[in-house]
Amino acid sequence: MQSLALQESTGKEKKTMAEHRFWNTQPVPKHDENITDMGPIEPSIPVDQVSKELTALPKEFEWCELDMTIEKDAKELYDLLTLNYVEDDEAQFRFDYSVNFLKWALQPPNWRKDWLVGVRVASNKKLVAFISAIPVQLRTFDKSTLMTEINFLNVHKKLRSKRLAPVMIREITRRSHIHGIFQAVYTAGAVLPKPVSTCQYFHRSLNPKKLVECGFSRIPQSWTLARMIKHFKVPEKTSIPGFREMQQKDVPEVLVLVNKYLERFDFAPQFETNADVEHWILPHKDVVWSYVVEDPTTKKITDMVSFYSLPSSVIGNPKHKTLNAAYLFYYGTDIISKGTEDKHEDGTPKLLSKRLNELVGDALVMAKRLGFDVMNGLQLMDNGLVLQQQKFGAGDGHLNYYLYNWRCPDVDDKKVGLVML
Ligand SMILES: CCCCCCCCCCCCCC(=O)SCCNC(=O)CCNC(=O)[C@H](O)C(C)(C)COP(=O)(O)OP(=O)(O)OC[C@H]1O[C@@H](n2cnc3c(N)ncnc32)[C@H](O)[C@@H]1OP(=O)(O)O
Repeated sequence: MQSLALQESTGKEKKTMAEHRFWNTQPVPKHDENITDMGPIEPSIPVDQVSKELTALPKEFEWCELDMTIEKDAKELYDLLTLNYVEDDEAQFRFDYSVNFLKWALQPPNWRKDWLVGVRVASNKKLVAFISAIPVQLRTFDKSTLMTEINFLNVHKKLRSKRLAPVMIREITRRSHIHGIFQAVYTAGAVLPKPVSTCQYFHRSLNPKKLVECGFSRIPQSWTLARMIKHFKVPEKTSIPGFREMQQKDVPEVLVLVNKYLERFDFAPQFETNADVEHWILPHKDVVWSYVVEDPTTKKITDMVSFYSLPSSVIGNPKHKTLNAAYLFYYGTDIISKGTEDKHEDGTPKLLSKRLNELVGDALVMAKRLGFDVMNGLQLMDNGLVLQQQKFGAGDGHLNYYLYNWRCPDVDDKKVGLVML
């Protein structure tokens, strides 16, 4: 299957360190470094010594901040990204984050307007580049650090390869330092020095006919489309008793459930307050969908599963304009408290595997009902326990996870618990 391999697949040749004119100068590990300890690469500087000067831009451009509470700003960012953001290697698909999605992604608790940084053409004020930061409390192994999560780096297609990206990165670094944050986390399809983990994309077809017509999937050899449709059919109804949409009243229980679940991983965010869960997990219309299992007897919330909507524009297809993709997001189950020691011969924990398959199976039922064409997921968290059984197929994309100014041993993909948008 095709996939939106963020910008490049990891199979591409990587540059040598000397060829990384910019990354060579930054506090990140070298490609060949084997890291066994954890901590900052360079020391923090006193906040009052951080430069107050904007990073220098070529004179035809100027810095701006985007205020996502203002419709005009949100729409301008949408317009930049929808035409210029991440495409797959063959330029068949391009991410098409909706305005509401961008508002959600960029305004979590403690968001800052000065971390939503744009570049405009000085003469006509056209928005031509963007980079964002939001705060995240990230645990790597046993250390938890307040970092910035960097995303949505984009330079207009006409301004590529002019070394604007390093300027954007320097400026967002300065703006992070100003607020006393000296570490960051980011993901990219591009191979940069040096991934802390790499996760493969997987895709679960929900609308095989459309995926084939879009060139996203192919009919397997010796199969017919009819056979493919039958193969990917999902049940009409969910299977778990007590499975229902998450509501406001569930927030405190979901906070405990999801944090407990994330303890299983070596690279995971910590949801600190109810407000975090209310923002990231409680359903937001047309953006994120979340379901809980309420035990019919005890009324306790025992499980949670969520996915978000990230459509892609289908480029130059006569029949379809948009591919409606859902992405598997956070989940959690209290089954882990009942033990994960009882294992199948291949080592998969029986109870956990069974429960996650039920949960993701029910999420697929909901996604199909909502009109999604495909459910995408990464080989991270415990997704490996469900991908095969739920008929996900391996894609050709990979996503690399990176840390800035934080030495950290490599993290196995199954130990990654951070899902970035
Ligand atoms: C403490 C706080 C720290 C905060 C900062 C933490 C770091 C955050 C880092 C950012 C995390 C972003 C996370 C996301 O949003 S990942 C999504 C990135 N966006 C896209 O893929 C959208 C489509 N592409 C574009 O808009 C442009 O091609 C971009 C903007 C990506 C590069 O523009 P352009 O193509 O016109 O190139 P240039 O001439 O200006 O610059 C060339 C230099 O840029 C290095 N490059 C290329 N791609 C990336 C990339 N994805 N991350 C980091 N660096 C990248 C490249 O290796 C080279 O450096 P070096 O190899 O010579 O050394």
